[in-house]
Amino acid sequence: MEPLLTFRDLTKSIPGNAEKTLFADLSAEVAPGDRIAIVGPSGQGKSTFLRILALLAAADRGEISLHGKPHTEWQPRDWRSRVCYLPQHAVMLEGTVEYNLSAVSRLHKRSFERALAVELAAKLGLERIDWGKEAATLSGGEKQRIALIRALLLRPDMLLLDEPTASLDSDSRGRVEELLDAWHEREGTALIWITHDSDQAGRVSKRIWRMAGGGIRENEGENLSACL
Ligand SMILES: Nc1ncnc2c1ncn2[C@@H]1O[C@H](COP(=O)(O)OP(=O)(O)OP(=O)(O)O)[C@@H](O)[C@H]1O
Repeated sequence: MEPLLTFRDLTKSIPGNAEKTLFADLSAEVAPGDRIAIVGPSGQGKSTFLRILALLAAADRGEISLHGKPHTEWQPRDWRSRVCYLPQHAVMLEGTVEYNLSAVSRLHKRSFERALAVELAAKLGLERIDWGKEAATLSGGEKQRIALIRALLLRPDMLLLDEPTASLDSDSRGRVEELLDAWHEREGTALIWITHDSDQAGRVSKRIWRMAGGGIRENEGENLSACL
């Protein structure tokens, strides 16, 4: 099967501090529908790594390809509609909940799948949310779930999830895990999921990438970094 995403020799230093390497020479392939959990101590560069995969930050060195085409040959907006990054702290657009949920359709000139948005909101325990409410006034956990629905409506090939359940109670966390599991089965979306919860990593994925010491080790075995 042709890989969905390939990266070769990805290297990144802390922005503004070229001496301090976050990670070096990372190379791996992600197949369509893969599920990968990224774990590791704070400050290792996990978020930076996902932002690079989403073309929201630039690597110092290395190449990334999507569907066999190098990132330099993609329009960033097209890339990001296929590889969608969900930040740790959800960013809401100015406007209502409905305005936020329909943003994807406006941006990508598609029709707004309202029924799907309603279905996903119910599955995430947001059935009573007021769609006319200013999104900025939602709680952190509500914003996180609205941002997830907004990303799913995009129907990306790959979702890059940066601690998507960090602001949630255990009931909502379970709902997010169940929804993403069902979505993965239904849509075949590849998921790369940062978590600090090793039990969650084991639940959501068989591939676990541990990021530490400038490299990534897969399932405590193979090192994705050639030179470390
Ligand atoms: N734009 C930036 N400017 C300066 N430093 C940055 C920038 N982005 C990230 N860093 C630094 O790079 C390091 C890695 O940050 P990153 O958020 O990628 O780590 P992380 O492994 O995701 O951490 P956590 O688990 O705490 O979320 C940190 O020391 C951070 O302060």
